[in-house]
Amino acid sequence: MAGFDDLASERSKAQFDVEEMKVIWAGSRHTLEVSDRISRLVANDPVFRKDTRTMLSRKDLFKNTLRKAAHAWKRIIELRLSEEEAAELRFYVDEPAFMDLHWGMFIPTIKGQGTEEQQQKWLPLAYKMKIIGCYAQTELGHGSNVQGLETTATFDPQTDEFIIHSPTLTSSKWWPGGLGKVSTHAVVYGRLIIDSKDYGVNGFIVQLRSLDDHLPLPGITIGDIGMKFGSGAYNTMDNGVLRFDHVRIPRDQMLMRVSQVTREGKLVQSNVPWQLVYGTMVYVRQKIVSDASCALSRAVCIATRYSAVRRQFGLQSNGIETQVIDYKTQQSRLFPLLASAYAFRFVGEWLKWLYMDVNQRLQASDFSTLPEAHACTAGLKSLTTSATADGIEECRKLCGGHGYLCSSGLPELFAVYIPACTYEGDNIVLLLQVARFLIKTVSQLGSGKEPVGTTVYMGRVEQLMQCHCAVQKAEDWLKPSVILEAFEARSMRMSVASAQNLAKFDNQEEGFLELSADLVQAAVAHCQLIVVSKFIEKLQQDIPGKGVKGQLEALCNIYALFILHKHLGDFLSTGCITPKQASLANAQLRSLYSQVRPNAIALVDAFNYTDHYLSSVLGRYDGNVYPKLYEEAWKDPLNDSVVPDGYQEYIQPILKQQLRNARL
Ligand SMILES: CCCCCCCCCCCCC/C=C/C(=O)SCCNC(=O)CCNC(=O)[C@H](O)C(C)(C)COP(=O)(O)OP(=O)(O)OC[C@H]1O[C@@H](n2cnc3c(N)ncnc32)[C@H](O)[C@@H]1OP(=O)(O)O
Ligand SMILES: Cc1cc2nc3c(=O)[nH]c(=O)nc-3n(C[C@H](O)[C@H](O)[C@H](O)COP(=O)(O)OP(=O)(O)OC[C@H]3O[C@@H](n4cnc5c(N)ncnc54)[C@H](O)[C@@H]3O)c2cc1C
Repeated sequence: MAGFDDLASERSKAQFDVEEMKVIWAGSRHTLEVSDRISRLVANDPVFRKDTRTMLSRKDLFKNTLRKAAHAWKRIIELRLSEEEAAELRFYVDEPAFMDLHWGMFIPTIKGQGTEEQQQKWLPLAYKMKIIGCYAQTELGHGSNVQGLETTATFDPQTDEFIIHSPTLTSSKWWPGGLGKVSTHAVVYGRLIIDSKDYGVNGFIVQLRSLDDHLPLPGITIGDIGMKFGSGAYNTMDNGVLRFDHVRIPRDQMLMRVSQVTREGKLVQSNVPWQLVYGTMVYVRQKIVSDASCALSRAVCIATRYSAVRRQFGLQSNGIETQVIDYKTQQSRLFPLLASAYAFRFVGEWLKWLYMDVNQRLQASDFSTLPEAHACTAGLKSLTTSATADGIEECRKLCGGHGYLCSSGLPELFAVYIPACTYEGDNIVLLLQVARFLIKTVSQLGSGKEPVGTTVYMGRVEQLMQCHCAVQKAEDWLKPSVILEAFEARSMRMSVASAQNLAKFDNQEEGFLELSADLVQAAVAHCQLIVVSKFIEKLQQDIPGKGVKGQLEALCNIYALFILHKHLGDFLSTGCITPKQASLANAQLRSLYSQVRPNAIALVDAFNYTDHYLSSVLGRYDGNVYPKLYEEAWKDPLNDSVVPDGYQEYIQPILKQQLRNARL
């Protein structure tokens, strides 16, 4: 039968050890074992079913999410799951919910910005879920501009309290997930005011709802901000609005790792940089980069399997049509996304290491790598989420008409994913942060301060401004050193050109605004270089398993040459490569697609996704697409009755009217 046979035959063609590739994708044998076990546990639990999600009303959808979250928590306790296993379980439940913010932002904020004492007081309550917290930073009038927040936290020396207040409509907290209906507590960001003096934005732990009856505490107005894009999707989350009317909290509920307010109302700064107040965002941006590879690989898995099952045109001698995956156009759209999923996986792994490293240094009062960590998390968050959002939509198109059906899993995946381009920092705003970092790095060249970390290549500025690409034949593009040099030269030249243009302005801030579109492009070039170089570094590690390394090399080259092809204007206009070399890169890319083609299904099998996680009829492991699509259609509530509700009121009168007109 079509589908079954197609995927079985594809799997038999694989030229590498899929089980070993699963280990590489997971990160380690241990992680693979955990994720495999937990994903099956979730898939086999009827409470975690997802198939009716797009058909539920908002209220039913939300209640069902609460049910799942409670059940997940019960299972975590019953099975005594470790922190790692519990996080995997929440991941595979695959439904945005207040738990994400509680574990993903509220707890990390207390850990990162609270003193030892504050951590000892609040963390046990949060870990046991005796309180549920969210992260209330954004306001109706201010999201990107954190320093523009209007909420005030005024110290009252009489009572040793802060008075939290929303002075204007635009100061209403707006967007925090988990706030609308669930959280009992929040970390609220507001302006610290002591003795009428404004000391800027700080975090405060504020109780919002009673722990007895869940009613808002006096002075607090709270609710959900309403339906969001798509059906199902992010509507399982209670993004909320919150207003304070002179709400009092004890002084020790200001998070005081960065600065402390004494009983006398004196502000004392610690020796840590004030930017640690932004620390949770760095943590979550890093996490978002890792998650981008999950969302993209999921869409790619669906589109790849379906492309092997779907046949159109080109009758072969045996009377069957051509698998659409064999069309070069399909390959040239699909395989770069497959390669990007792997690329984002590895850069995510590296970023996790960078984040851990920066944290260890912070514990030892070494703050030197913080700017680099900020630039990398901001830039890579922007790059990977934009590419993933676009990639999911491309996968929908790659699945033709059926991709538009909710049962393909792609519309909901797209709807749930796209806010990642906005939350945790709008992607353009974040690239502008990277651009500032690059301009600063360029301006310090020659000052004796050597660039470090991901900007170390900028130390070779003279060589990179002059070098000529050595490619003479298509295969030369397979050399990592050739690819790296082209990407480094492009990024270097774009940053230097931006810095030179900026230097022409008397007022640097005005210049920065004027040149911001170019600066963003320079930031993108730098971030793409990071992704390419981390993929190449990954390949330098010991990679066991028959054929595994070869496949990864092909994917790495596809990623790099695809980006080169997409941004050809940059590479040509900066003189990094010639038009002839560009056309050789294109020829090499075509040849790489042919190399990956027989392995495509095995490469997506290596993600080890259950059908439950994919939640897609088109992406089923067994390829049994058509019977299941047919079956799925009949489950739609519209098909509960043969004659629809409303027939007598609305259809019949029209038909009768037509009949009369026809007689006239
Ligand atoms: C689905 C299941 C997954 C589960 C996974 C768990 C994850 C959790 C779930 C995810 C759900 C998402 C929920 C979403 C939450 C949110 O969106 S929370 C709100 C996020 N908000 C933002 O991101 C706001 C973006 N804006 C900013 O970050 C800042 O305003 C700014 C743009 C960086 C500007 O800052 P500002 O202080 O005004 O000015 P600058 O001059 O630019 O910066 C001053 C110096 O500080 C440095 N810096 C800036 N940010 C940081 C940082 N984060 N860390 C370290 N350093 C930083 C900057 O480089 C400047 O340095 P110098 O040049 O050296 O002075
Ligand atoms: C689903 C979702 C969940 C969220 N969850 C939370 C949460 O839990 N807690 C929380 O506190 N917040 C949360 N947020 C808010 C989120 O962090 C902000 O929406 C985000 O930081 C973007 O800010 P903004 O909405 O103010 O966008 P704006 O800054 O108003 O952006 C509008 C446009 O202006 C452009 N722009 C803005 N500034 C500049 C500039 N300097 N230069 C050039 N262009 C610029 C942007 O690129 C964008 O095109 C959430 C948002 C969403 C969508």
